[in-house]
Amino acid sequence: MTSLPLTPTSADNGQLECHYFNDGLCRSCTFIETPHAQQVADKESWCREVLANHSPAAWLPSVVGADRDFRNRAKLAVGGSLGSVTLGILDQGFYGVDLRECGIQAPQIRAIIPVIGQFLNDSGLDPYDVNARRGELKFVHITAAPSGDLMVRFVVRSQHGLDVLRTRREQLIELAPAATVVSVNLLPEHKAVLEGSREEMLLGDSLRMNLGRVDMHLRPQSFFQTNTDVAISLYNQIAAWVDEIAPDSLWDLYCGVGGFALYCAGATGQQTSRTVTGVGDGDGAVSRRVTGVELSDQAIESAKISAAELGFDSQPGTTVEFLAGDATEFAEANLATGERPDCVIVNPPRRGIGVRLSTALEDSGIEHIVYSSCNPLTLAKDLDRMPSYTVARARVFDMFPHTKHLEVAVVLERRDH
Ligand SMILES: C[S@@+](CC[C@H](N)C(=O)[O-])C[C@H]1O[C@@H](n2cnc3c(N)ncnc32)[C@H](O)[C@@H]1O
Repeated sequence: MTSLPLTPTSADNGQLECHYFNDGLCRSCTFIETPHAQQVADKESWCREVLANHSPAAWLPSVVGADRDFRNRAKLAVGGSLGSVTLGILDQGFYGVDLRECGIQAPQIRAIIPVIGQFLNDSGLDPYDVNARRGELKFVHITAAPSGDLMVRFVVRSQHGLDVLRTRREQLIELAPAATVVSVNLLPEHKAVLEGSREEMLLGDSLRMNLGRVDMHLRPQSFFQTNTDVAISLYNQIAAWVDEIAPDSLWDLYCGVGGFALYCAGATGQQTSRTVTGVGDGDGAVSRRVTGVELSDQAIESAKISAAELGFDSQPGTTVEFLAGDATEFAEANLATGERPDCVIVNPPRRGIGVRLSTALEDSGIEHIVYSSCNPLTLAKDLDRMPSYTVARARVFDMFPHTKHLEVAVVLERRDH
């Protein structure tokens, strides 16, 4: 196992005690009673088992971060009643359970929750009652940047909720100066989802996520890796592998706000100490043609801002470009015209890259693929469909402590390479 330096709360190596878990109020951290090192060992053996048919030539030691304070994003259900709102989850009967002291959240998130709770209590808006289908406040999503800045998003049921929160904007700014991005999301439907499609900004437009040598920008409704320290290590590892491969051209499919693409493009700037020892940190010297593709327009806009700040011209045809679109369609269309990069990074959602993209890559002749997956089961299926590649290296990243989930990254080499 490789431990991250500068993980302030991991020093005691003790188990994380959680009174919500012990009292049976929240069971999200299923494995919290298992020592963290054992959790990681168990995940790694499971992952090795799942990928056994693809026998990676080398398994690198798992990358492990802190066992507490590591989550940069909280999606809190609003429950209770006006004057005594709860912020946490809903129980099986859809009643609110307050989890404001949850130990896996970033300290900045824990610190702001009571302030947001009081703000909502004073707002006159009722928490949404799932059983009665009545009320206004559904969720509060909070994201913490390493700098301490926060993005706070209120998910409400109707225009009324939006109007009330808008009139109370100044009060919020005063109460929570760290909240540099504030928005209201409208979710009118009685559906078990976390947000709707309409987002109204009340303050700022994107949260600067200063991750190591790259500043990324996060807007509402964009994906971001939830464990900042482990994400930095993942980006550095992928960049180190890509530097070894030394491709002139690279695709980053499912690029989100551009983390892999920007790290691999030879980004300039200072390396910070928030990275894992032994995982390459790049020296900013390389220059290669990088194309990031992502479905979310918002994420692509953010990636373009970061690229511009890093001095890359993000216009098509230059060193780093970001395109909004479907990854599979992009790959199929380009490969059909003979456009073939030297290396492809894929980092799909849990469903994996699927039949079409894995088949297109199998038939492509591309020499290297770097696949970062949050679901070894779909990774294994995708690998089954790409028999022309061998797994040269594999590494587990403990992105989601206390749960069964993990991130695993592999380097694939074409057999006739
Ligand atoms: C696991 S996230 C990876 C994001 C990014 N690599 C990062 O490190 O932040 C998967 C991303 O795939 C995007 N996505 C989902 N379906 C897609 C598709 N069909 N084509 C392109 N991107 C897609 C999601 O919006 C999400 O940003």
